[in-house]
Amino acid sequence: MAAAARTLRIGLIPGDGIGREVIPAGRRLLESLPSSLNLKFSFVDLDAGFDTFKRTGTALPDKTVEVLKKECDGALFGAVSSPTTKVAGYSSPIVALRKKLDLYANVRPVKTTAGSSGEPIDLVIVRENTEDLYVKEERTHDTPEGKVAEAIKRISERASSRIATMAGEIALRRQKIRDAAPVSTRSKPMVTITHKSNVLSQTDGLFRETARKALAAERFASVVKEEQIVDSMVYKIFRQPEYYDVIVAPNLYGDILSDGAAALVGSLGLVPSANVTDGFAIGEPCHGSAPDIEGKGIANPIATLRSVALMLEFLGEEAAAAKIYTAVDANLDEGKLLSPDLGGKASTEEVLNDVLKRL
Ligand SMILES: NC(=O)c1ccc[n+]([C@@H]2O[C@H](COP(=O)([O-])OP(=O)(O)OC[C@H]3O[C@@H](n4cnc5c(N)ncnc54)[C@H](O)[C@@H]3O)[C@@H](O)[C@H]2O)c1
Ligand SMILES: O=C(O)CC[C@H](C(=O)O)[C@@H](O)C(=O)O
Repeated sequence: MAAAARTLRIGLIPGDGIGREVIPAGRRLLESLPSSLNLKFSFVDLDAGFDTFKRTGTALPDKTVEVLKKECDGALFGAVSSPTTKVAGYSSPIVALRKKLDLYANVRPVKTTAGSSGEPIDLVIVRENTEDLYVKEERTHDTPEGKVAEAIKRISERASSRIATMAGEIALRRQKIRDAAPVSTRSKPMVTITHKSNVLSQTDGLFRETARKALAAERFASVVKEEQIVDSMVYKIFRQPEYYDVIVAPNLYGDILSDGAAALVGSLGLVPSANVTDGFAIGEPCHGSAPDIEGKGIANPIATLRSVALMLEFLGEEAAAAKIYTAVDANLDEGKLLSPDLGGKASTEEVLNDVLKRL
């Protein structure tokens, strides 16, 4: 008798701007996976974002959090249009969600395809996702010389240790995959701890020391450990991106490094992420709501399609993830149906259909 299909319930949170154009593409991808994978999906539409805030007075309704916690196996998040000037009562829903669900790791692979020219890039940024300056404890006070604003940068042993452990585990998993390939591109896994403890000796110092200790565990004996100050890492990541394997970073450096690394592979529209905690993951493209192209139907859906794959990987569905990666890479390597950010003319829909055809 055939094994019963696994059914996964997926929360869909499009958010604002092009989030509303790429999340439906993610849903169609899940609905189009071959039946041989023995996977079924049910979906629940959930609200969050600036439009939700304007409509309801809250950017992250309690219902969204409750449904994710109680009903869902995983979720997809598009993007939100967080204003750059303070709006009373608004707070970034994705930042809040990461904390409320304790999605402590933000995993961001940046990779070229086999058909790309130049040295292959295959690195992953493992970004701490709950603290650092993202605790958002800011205040402003008046002084005789004018206003002064300050923010707390919180780094804890607990968060630094678990993110470094996650980075070590990802490094081991990646090496296992490389070793199984016909030609392995790297003989040993490597984790680079990034920090600025030359200046911030207490906060980034604690991150570096704690990450170092976590990676000293016996099970990471085969992992090469390195440390690098974040500014020189930016330089080296632009000069020699092929050098890196896994980078573990405090929250803000990880955010900035991942957008920078996206430039190396051609577009923000290509880079996925997964917000991860034990047994649960939210796939989220690294890009934002892209107001400059919103509503034009030309957003590149590939970051979202890869985020679907990454979510599935963290939910234990590696075979489904592999199918998606292969189909996306084939679309990119053929290069006939590319969206405008990659120099093509294809719409979101055309890119999606081309990927679906290749599944
Ligand atoms: N996870 C999130 O919700 C998230 C992430 C980043 C930014 N934001 C928010 O997004 C808003 C806009 O921010 P921004 O303009 O600085 O960054 P952005 O990532 O939205 O856009 C930067 C540039 O990349 C392009 N781009 C991004 N995604 C693309 C895609 N899929 N296809 C083609 N081109 C793409 C845009 O057109 C733009 O030129 C802000 O309000 C910010 O707060 C949200
Ligand atoms: O604009 C927002 O509400 C959040 C942006 C968000 C972040 O983590 O800072 C985004 O830059 C990201 O990389 O997920």
